[in-house]
This record gives sequence, structure tokens and C-alpha cells, in this order.
Amino acid sequence: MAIDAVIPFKPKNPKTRLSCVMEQEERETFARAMLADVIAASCEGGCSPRLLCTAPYLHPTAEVCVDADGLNESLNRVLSAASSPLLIIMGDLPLADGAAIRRLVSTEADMGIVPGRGGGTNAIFLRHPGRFRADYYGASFLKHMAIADEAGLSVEVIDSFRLHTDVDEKEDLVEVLIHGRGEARRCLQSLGFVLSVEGGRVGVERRTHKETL
Ligand SMILES: Nc1nc2c(ncn2[C@@H]2O[C@H](COP(=O)(O)OP(=O)(O)OP(=O)(O)O)[C@@H](O)[C@H]2O)c(=O)[nH]1
Ligand SMILES: C[C@H](OP(=O)(O)O)C(=O)O
Repeated sequence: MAIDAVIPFKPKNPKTRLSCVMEQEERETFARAMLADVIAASCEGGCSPRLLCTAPYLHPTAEVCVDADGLNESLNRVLSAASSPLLIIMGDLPLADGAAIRRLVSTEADMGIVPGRGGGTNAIFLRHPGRFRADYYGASFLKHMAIADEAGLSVEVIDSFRLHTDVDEKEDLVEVLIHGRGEARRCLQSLGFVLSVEGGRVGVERRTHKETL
């Protein structure tokens, strides 16, 4: 049976750390494009996507649950109610692919975890969701490792470039333009983002926008 992949998603005013290069409506479009890539990867990886949204959101195939509460509160409700293995995967991983997800959910450990850039947590696979609780924000990778340890769960830290790359800041857009293969990359291109090299460092610039980086 397919493993449920819970994907937290904030459709309204998301990705505020990209405000320096995108207006709110553009951030909403880009967040939806990244989500589409994560949903496609989850399906390819043999999982069944379930969106956990802060506001009503329509999707043609994925199941949608609306919970306006904070990320940890809503996820912890899902974890306590779950009776079978569960994947939590963030909606801002546009490089995710089926092979990486399959690798994560194939772990023999009680928990498989993929750290995010800068201390966060991008994906957690739990064989026994009721024994774990989520504590996102800040150095959540370290907090999640400590929670697993306290609960006596065996853990495998999965080394995956495609699942490790979350998109929070303008610099992260470089990775999407170089390595993206889906909606998020197309969305950035349609918004006018292109790679630029200045002083030997690769960045992005926006052809249709006043601000560049
Ligand atoms: N269900 C739910 N999802 C959330 C919430 N906050 C963020 N998310 C989602 O969780 C994932 C990771 O969140 P962040 O990287 O903090 O994204 P964000 O809040 O849109 O970005 P910033 O405004 O830049 O912090 C993304 O898929 C978000 O859409 C929340 O309160 N509830
Ligand atoms: C939700 C948060 O995301 P970040 O802000 O680190 O991308 C985390 O992974 O704890």
C-alpha cells in the first residue's frame, strides 16, 4: 500500500524571504509550482500525497486537509492520529525526485530524516508516527534527532542532494535554475530569472525586474 506523504503547505503569502525578488502573487505562484514538483516526486516515489494546508486549496489529485493552526500543532495532530508509516515532506523541495523519496521510505530504521540547508528538516519518514513529535523551526534537525533519541527510535540520516535542497532565500534559486527539471524551474524562467556570474560566483538576476542579486 502507498505510504501517505504529508506535505505542509501555506498557500497565502508564502516564502516571505523571497520578497526581495518576488511580489506576493509571484511568491504564491512559485510556491504552488514547487508544491507541484513535490507532489509529482511523491507519486513517483510510491507515496500518496496529502496536503496539510493553512487555508483552503484545490488540487486535482492530492487529498487536502485544512488546518489553520501552526505547523507543529497541525503536524502533531496528524502524527498522533496516524496508524501506519508516514512521510512528512516539505513543499519547498523542487529538486525532489521519485528515486530520492523511494530511498528515504526504504530505510530499515524507525526513522529516516533528511536535513535541510541551515539547520532545518526537509523530510522525515516514520515507521511508527505515534512515537514521534514534530518540532520545526530553528535548528529543527537537531531537535528532531533528540526527540527520536528520547523515544528510542533508530535513525538513518539520508544523504540526498535532491531532498536537502530547500528553497528559502534568493541564493537558493540558483539551484532550481541549474538542477530543476519541473514546474518550479519553468516558473522561475517565466518570471524572468536567469543565472548570472559576477566575480566568479553564480547568482540569479531578473530580467523583467528592477532588483537583481
Ligand atoms: N500546514 C502548514 N504549513 C506551513 C506552515 N508554515 C509553513 N508551511 C509550509 O512548510 C514548508 C516549509 O516552510 P518554510 O520554509 O518556513 O516556508 P514559508 O513559511 O512559506 O517561508 P517564509 O515565509 O520565508 O518563512 C513549506 O511547504 C510551507 O508552505 C504552517 O503554519 N502550516
Ligand atoms: C520549517 C523550517 O524550515 P526552514 O525555515 O529551515 O526552511 C524547518 O525545517 O525547521
